[in-house]
Amino acid sequence: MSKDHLICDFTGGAVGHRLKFGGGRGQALPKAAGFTKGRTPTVIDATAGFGRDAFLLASLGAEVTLIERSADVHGMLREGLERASCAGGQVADIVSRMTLLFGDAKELLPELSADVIVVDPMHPPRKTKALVKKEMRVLRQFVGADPDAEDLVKVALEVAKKRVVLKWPAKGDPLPNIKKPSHQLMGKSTRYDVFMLG
Ligand SMILES: C[S@@+](CC[C@H](N)C(=O)[O-])C[C@H]1O[C@@H](n2cnc3c(N)ncnc32)[C@H](O)[C@@H]1O
Repeated sequence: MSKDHLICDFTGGAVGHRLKFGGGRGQALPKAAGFTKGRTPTVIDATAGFGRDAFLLASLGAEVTLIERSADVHGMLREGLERASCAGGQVADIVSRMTLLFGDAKELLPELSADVIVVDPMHPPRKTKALVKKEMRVLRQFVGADPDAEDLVKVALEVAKKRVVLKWPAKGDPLPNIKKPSHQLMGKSTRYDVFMLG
């Protein structure tokens, strides 16, 4: 598969649709991250990928630092952010709150600070035959699996000021050697394990 398949588009399609009709702070991720009517936390997205989750949180007013360790994915994301910035209007305003870093979050996180750290590693292969969304299948071709997800969550738990949110398959086994989450938000195929700190 060529790099042409890796496309990051913040200006239309599914991202634009979610921006218009997505449900704002009532969506599972902002809820899990502690967004309320009067509270907008600072966020680090330690596993940036296509930047969709980070874009959603930035669209709600948060300053979001994104970390991506795959050079291919980081390049795609950088170009997507540049295009969005040039597009002007609301999308440019949103991406102005997004700062992209290149590197392994396990190493970069201890130098950073945020209220909330979101961790969304590549999910383990499904036990059912249900197909994973096309974009995640594309991403898997480039980055493979994330076997160090457990270590990343451990670092995130050391660094976050208020909470860590782990995005994981709804029926996925918990990561080994990680304490039980404070609570969970369940979606159809995804769940959010929330670890409250402090
Ligand atoms: C499932 S995708 C994230 C999708 C993202 N939440 C979105 O909304 O598009 C996981 C991404 O995290 C990256 N990643 C995994 N572990 C990482 C780490 N320790 N440091 C930096 N990036 C990491 C992978 O390279 C991959 O691009």
